[in-house]
Order: sequence, then structure tokens, then C-alpha cells
Amino acid sequence: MNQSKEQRILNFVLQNAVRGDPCSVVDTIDKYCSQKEWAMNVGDEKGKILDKTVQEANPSVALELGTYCGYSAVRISRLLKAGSRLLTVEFNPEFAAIAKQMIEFAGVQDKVKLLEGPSEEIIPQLKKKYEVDTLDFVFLDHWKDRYTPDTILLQECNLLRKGSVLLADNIIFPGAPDFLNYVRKSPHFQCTNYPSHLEYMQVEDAMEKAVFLG
Ligand SMILES: CCNc1ncnc2c1ncn2[C@@H]1O[C@H](/C=C/CNC(=O)c2cc(-c3ccc(F)cc3)cc(O)c2O)[C@@H](O)[C@H]1O
Ligand SMILES: [Mg+2]
Repeated sequence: MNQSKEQRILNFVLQNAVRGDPCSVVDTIDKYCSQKEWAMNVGDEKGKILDKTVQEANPSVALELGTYCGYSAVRISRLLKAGSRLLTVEFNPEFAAIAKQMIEFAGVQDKVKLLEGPSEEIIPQLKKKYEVDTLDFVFLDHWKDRYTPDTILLQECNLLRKGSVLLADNIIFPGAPDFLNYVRKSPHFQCTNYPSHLEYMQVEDAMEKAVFLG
């Protein structure tokens, strides 16, 4: 049976990137998805905003919702200091299997824990099952209509602390209007908008940073 696009992306990385070099994995995925097949990785332009936000937060414990092929998991984990970790959540078993191989090829498996399942089930398990106290950084890049319920769930599970940084992809395209409304209206978040472009395209997009105020 013919391969999925995600399998083709992984194969291109396995054949063209440098094993153990996360930057080469990120660059190789960007090369494939800009020249051969578009895919919903955060990409290099928004990826630079992600990099800066991660470096500023310098998280000990980070969470990603929506692993997909592992592009942003590799991108984030390459910036984490020794002893820090990224927990990334993916409920599609095929994508999880691809991402696992991508993470291992990049050599960041010691910093990244891929949690297979839906975020609404995983988030309430983070404290007890995954020994999380609070989250320093959260990257939201899963279904856009789930950003708000999961942000509320993170608060209900006491996983945010004063200064926890949330960064959301696709604020303009495909858009996350209820999330934008929620965080910008909430007295518990200080928001910053970062205009950019949709990955591999000239379409407008943006990222939103929401810092939890406690
Ligand atoms: C049910 C909610 N909980 C979830 N828990 C765990 N994993 C989840 C969850 N939702 C979705 N996922 C996974 O996250 C990923 C989904 C991401 C959704 N992203 C988009 O739809 C998206 C879409 C576009 C886009 C842009 C322009 C287009 F013309 C078409 C698509 C661009 C992006 O940057 C995007 O992030 C998948 O791997 C999916 O299996
Ligand atoms: Mg996205």
C-alpha cells in the first residue's frame, strides 16, 4: 500500500539529514516541505519566533500539544539546557510512530518524551504519572478548537505557575479565534502577538504568546 506523506518526509530525513544533528533534521524537513510536499510543520519563519520564545523562557519542563512528525519537538528540544525535558502529546498512532523515529534520528530522545493519547486525557495525568510540578513552557499546535479547552484544563490541573509561557501557532491561519478572545480577555494572561507567515507559503499567519500571571 502506498506511503503516507508523513512517511515520505521521514524517509527523506533518514536519507538526507545527519544522524544526531537536530538542526540538519529541521532544515531537511523544511527543504522537503518547501520544495516537494507542503506539510503543517511550524516551519522556519515561525520556527525562529518559537526559538526565541523558548530561549527566553529557558524551560526546565516544556509541553507540546500536537507532535505531528516531530519537527517542533526536535526544534524545541535542541535548545533545552541539560536536565530539561519536553513532553510532547500526539494521539494519532501513525504520526506518533513517525515522530518517535524523527526524534531518535535527531538524537534528542533523552530530552523528549512522546506521550501517545489525546491531550484532554494526558494533561490530567502530568502531575502524578509524569512527575510534573508546573510547566515552564507550552507550545499549542494541535486542533485549533482545542487550544482554549486545553488552556483551561492546564489551569484546572494547577500546571501553570506565575510566568508560565504559552505559545500558540496559527492564530490567523487556520485561525484560533476563541483562544485569542479567551487569553486576551482574561486577567490571568499577558499577551503578545507575533505576525508571521504560514509555513512554506506567503499567506499571513501569526503566533500569540500568553504569559500566565497567576
Ligand atoms: C483532540 C485534541 N487533542 C489532541 N491530542 C493529541 N494530539 C492531537 C490532538 N488534536 C490534534 N492532535 C494532533 O496534532 C496534530 C494536528 C495539528 C492541527 N494543525 C493544523 O490543523 C494546522 C493546519 C494548517 C493549515 C494551514 C493552511 C491550510 F491550507 C491547511 C492547513 C497549518 C498549521 O500550522 C497547523 O498546525 C496532528 O498530528 C493530530 O493528530
Ligand atoms: Mg501549526
